Amino acid sequence: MMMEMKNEKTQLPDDHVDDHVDKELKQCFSEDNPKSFFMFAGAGSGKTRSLINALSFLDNEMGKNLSAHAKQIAVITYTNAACDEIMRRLQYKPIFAVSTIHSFLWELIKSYQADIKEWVAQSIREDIADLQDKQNRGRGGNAAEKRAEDIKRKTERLARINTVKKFSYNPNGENVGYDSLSHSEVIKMGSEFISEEETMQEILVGKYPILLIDESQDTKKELVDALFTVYEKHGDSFIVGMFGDTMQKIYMDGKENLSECIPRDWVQPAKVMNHRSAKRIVELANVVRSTIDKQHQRPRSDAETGMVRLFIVSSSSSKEDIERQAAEIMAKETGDKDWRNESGYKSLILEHHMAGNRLGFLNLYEPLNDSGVFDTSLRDGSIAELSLLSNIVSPLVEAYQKGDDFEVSKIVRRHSPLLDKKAFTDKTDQTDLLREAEAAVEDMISLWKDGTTPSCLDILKSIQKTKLFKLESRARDVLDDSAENSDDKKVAALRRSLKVSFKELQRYSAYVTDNTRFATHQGVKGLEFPRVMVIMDDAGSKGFLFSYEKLFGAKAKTKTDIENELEGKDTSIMRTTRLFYVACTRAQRSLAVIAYTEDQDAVKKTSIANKWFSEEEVVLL
Ligand SMILES: Nc1ncnc2c1ncn2[C@@H]1O[C@H](COP(=O)(O)OP(=O)(O)OP(=O)(O)O)[C@@H](O)[C@H]1O
Repeated sequence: MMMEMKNEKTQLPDDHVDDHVDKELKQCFSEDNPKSFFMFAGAGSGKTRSLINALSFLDNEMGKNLSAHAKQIAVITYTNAACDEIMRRLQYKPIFAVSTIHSFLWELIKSYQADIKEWVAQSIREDIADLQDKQNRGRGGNAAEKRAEDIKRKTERLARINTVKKFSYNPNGENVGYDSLSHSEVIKMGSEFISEEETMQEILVGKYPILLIDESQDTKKELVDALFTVYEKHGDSFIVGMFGDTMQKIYMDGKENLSECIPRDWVQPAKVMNHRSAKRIVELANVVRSTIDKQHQRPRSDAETGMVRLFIVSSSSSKEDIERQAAEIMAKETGDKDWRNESGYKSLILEHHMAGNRLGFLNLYEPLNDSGVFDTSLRDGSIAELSLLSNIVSPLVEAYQKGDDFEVSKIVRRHSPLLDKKAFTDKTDQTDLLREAEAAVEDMISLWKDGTTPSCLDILKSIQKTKLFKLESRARDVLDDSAENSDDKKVAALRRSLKVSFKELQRYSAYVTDNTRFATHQGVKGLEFPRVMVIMDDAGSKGFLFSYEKLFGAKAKTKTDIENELEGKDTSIMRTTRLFYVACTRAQRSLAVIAYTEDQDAVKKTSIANKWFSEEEVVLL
């Protein structure tokens, strides 16, 4: 999936080598002989382009007819950004329902509140029974304490479920409160309704006779299985089209061995070109891939030669210096001075806290991350208290400091309850209201006196006192002096985190809104950049799912790895190979790989023996 447009090259025969794939896809939509399909192809092969082509074709051929019958073509994308990009390229035509899996499932089920209630209650009961069973059999200690806590929390939620009139759910943010559903509940419930309820299947097929999925190697397995079930029953009136690349499966919740589960009668066209990357990068991608499957791509004949370098560095080195040094070497050797420019290249790290370290927001990030209770909201910056500070307070302070009164007033009018419609209707004297809002802004701004920067907690306290912005009940709990010892783990973690200077919050916010040079290996899926620096740093990461040290021979395989390998299961080395493939194939022109390692010699030996890099391409720093 391509999100950053690059200049289209002049037309060449290479542009059309894979055109037959688009033709085969179009034939799948024939009314007499509809077929489902699985279009899996390597990085940069133009899958997104094929998806858009297929959709434009459908609009031309069937758009009017589908609209007349109130039907739509559904497209499920992996991220909101991908969703926006596809909608934009399809000119926002209402015939398409483009959404993420979460929004898609929620839209489908949200009006069945009674079923939702029954499902949630049943699921909590099962969880409690399961925990109770483990409690009875298990030993004491931390695990038992945690289970007891979980049982208590779930029992409380169960008791309140009956009183819920309407469950709510926000696919793009945090879902706080007992009447809201979690992301995983919506996925599980939605998929179950589809695979088990005949009526839900009829609704799905009736509304969306064609459903296309982008990045389907990472689409939640529950939904993929549910769609196979629907296909079995309704294959003559329901077309499923899957786009993706098994080599780019990097999340654990996608369906394993997806390609082996595809029904035999699905069309499976293959592509050979890589239109994105320079020749040397395509060559690297091909050898990396060869350990997993036999797909081999061809670079464009007009592609640049390109350049790759592997910098092998001891884990104890100063990372900032090393990365600057590597970028300088890249600039010299490629003659491309954008390697000297902070925003000229993208640095791919394995985990967000590594960006926290490099950009300076670790004190804010760590308490939240270590608590283990925030999911994607921490990654995308949608935790309510943080987004208030970054999306509203930060621009307000900036505008004030610049003396931009117009912008200050615009932000306050848009977001402050002091000036909302209700305030104006309740109070007749508008000057009073404006004065009150102005005083509230001054109270907050006074925290920046004498060149100091306040802590995030101080800012929230000022907001609480003046009511300048609306604070959710959780924010009020966070501001309570005993919050650090709260039973609510989110409250305790937020209290610890928000003690930091507001500057850390601003750096975190720049990172999550993609305004820095850093991104994670996982987060850049579908994107492309001219210059890429892939940073491999196991010692600096906390996860155990990936191990570059094992992939590059600096660390031995574990017993579990060997067992998994023998049983034909996915291993951490295979997972890391795929992640490495995804990260390297984002580069269009030049690629710097930095390996922080405990064993520089082993990394060098392995990378040369594997034919990933040549002797001349390896630099020991
Ligand atoms: N037939 C073609 N002719 C010329 N350029 C193409 C063609 N197909 C794709 N491209 C270009 O190649 C790049 C990669 O395409 P795209 O992002 O669609 O690939 P993808 O298969 O979705 O990649 P990935 O799986 O790595 O995300 C884009 O810049 C796109 O404009």
